[in-house]
Amino acid sequence: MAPQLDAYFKQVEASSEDFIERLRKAVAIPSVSAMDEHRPDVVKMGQWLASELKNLGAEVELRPLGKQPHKEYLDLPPVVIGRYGNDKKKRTILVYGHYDVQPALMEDGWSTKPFELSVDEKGRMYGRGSTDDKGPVLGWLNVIEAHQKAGVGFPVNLLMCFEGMEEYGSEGLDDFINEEAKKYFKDADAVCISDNYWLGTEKPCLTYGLRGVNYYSIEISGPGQDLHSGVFGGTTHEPMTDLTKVLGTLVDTDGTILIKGIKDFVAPLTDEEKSLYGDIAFTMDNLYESLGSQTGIFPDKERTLMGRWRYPSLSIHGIEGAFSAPGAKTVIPAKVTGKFSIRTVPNMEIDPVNELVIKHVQDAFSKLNSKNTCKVWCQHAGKWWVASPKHWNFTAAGKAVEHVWGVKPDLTREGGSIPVTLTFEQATGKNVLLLPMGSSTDAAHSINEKLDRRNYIEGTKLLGAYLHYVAEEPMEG
Ligand SMILES: C[C@H](N)C(=O)N[C@@H](Cc1c[nH]cn1)C(=O)O
Ligand SMILES: [Zn+2]
Ligand SMILES: [Zn+2]
Repeated sequence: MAPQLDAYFKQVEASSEDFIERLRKAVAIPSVSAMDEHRPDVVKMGQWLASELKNLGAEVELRPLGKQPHKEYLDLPPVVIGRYGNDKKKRTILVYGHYDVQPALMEDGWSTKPFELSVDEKGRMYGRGSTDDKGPVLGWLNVIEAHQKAGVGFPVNLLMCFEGMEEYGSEGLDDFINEEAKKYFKDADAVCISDNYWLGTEKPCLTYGLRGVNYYSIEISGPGQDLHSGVFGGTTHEPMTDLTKVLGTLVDTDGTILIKGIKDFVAPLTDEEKSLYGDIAFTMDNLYESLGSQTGIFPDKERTLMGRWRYPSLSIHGIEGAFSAPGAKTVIPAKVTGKFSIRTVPNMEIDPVNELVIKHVQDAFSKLNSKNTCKVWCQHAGKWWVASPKHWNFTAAGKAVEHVWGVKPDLTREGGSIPVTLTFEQATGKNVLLLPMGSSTDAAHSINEKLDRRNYIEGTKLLGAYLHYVAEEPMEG
C-alpha cells in the first residue's frame, strides 16, 4: 500500500490549489438553510455538488424530500446521493456530510466577507462553511480526483449522502435514510462522517459520541402591533418583559439547568469513565484559544470536557421580533419568540425532556400573571449517540491518522450534534465513525469561521488513506 499512498499524497499536494479553488466556489454559494430567502442558494449548492461529482465520474441523484414541515410554502433542498465504484470484491463505505451552512452577515462582526473565501498568510481560509461542512464534504471529492490523477486504484466503493438541512435539524432526512438503508445504501459496510473538530489545534482525534439537541421556541404575544413605548409603556403587559423573565428561569450563569427533573435523567459518572478524561490531549489554554477569552466555567480540563461531552447544557440563542439594530428605537415589540436549546446526553430521551421543558415554561409564564399569550414548542430534536470505538472502521481510521499525522489519535466525544449519526447506525446496522478534518479554533457557527489549509490538504490525504486502510482491515468485529 505504501507506494500507492505516496503517489496519492503527492497528487494531493500537486492539486492543492485546485482543491482550494473548489472550496472557494462552494463558499461563494450562500446555502443558509435557516433563511427562507436563501433556499434557492441551498438548492444551487446541491446542484453544484452533484455536477462536480458527475464530472468526477460518480453516479449521482438529487432526491427531493418534499415540503418543509411548518413551512409548507418551501420545498426542502434535495439530498445528493451518489456512488463511486461498484466492485463486489471491494468494501463499501457510506460517507455523509452537509452542504448547507449557518447564517452569516458582515454586521455580525466578520472581518472578511463570509461568502468569499479569504486565505491569509498563515493559510487560514476564512469563509462560512469552510470547516462546517463544505471543506470536509469536498475532501471526499478531492480524494476521488487525486486518485484519478495519480492513476492509483480506488480502494473501496464509495456511497455518498450529502444533505442541505443539517443546520436546521436535518428535516426530512431520517425518513429518507430509513427508506434507503436497504436500497441505495444496502451495500454499505460502514459509515464515515466528517463534520466535527479536533479538541485542540495539533492532535487529531476519532470521535465516538455526540450530544443530542432539543431546540425550543417560546412565543409571547399580546398587543395587536408594535407600540410606542412613550405612549403605551406602563399601560400594557409587554411580551419582551415576559419573555426575558421566562428565559431567565431556564439556566443559571454557571450553566446549571434550572428545569426540575432534567438532572435525574443523566447517567451517573463511573470511575472507569472518569479515568478516561485525564489522558486526552486538551488544555485550558486550548479552551481559551477557541473561546477567544478566559471565560470558562470550570478551572480544570476534566470538568470542562465533561461539561462539553457528558453533561447536558442549555443555551439561549436569540429573540425573533425584538429590536436588535444599533440606535435607540423606543418600540414595544408586539410578538417575540425566544429560541433556546438543550444539548442532551445519555440517558435523556427526547419526549420526557420535552414534557419537563414545556411544563417548566408554562409554569414560569403563569407565575407572571401576564395577560399576554405564551406558546412553547420543540422545533426539532435529535438524540445523542455513543458508540464503541473497538471496530475495524475505527482501527482503519486510527492507522490512517498515524500515517498522515504521525501520532495516534485521541478518542473523543463531541459536544455538538449530528442527529443523523444515530439514524445511520440504526438504519444500516453498521458502525459509524466520526473523522474530523477541522480544528478547535475553526469557529464553526461563529464569525470568522475558517479551515486551515493544512487541515484541508492533510485532511484530504487522511480521508483517502482511511479508505486504503479500510480495504485492508479484516471485516469481523
Ligand atoms: C457538529 C455539526 N457540525 C453541527 O454543527 N451540528 C449542528 C446541528 C444542529 C442542530 N440544530 C441545528 N443545528 C449543531 O450541533 O448545532
Ligand atoms: Zn456540520
Ligand atoms: Zn454546524
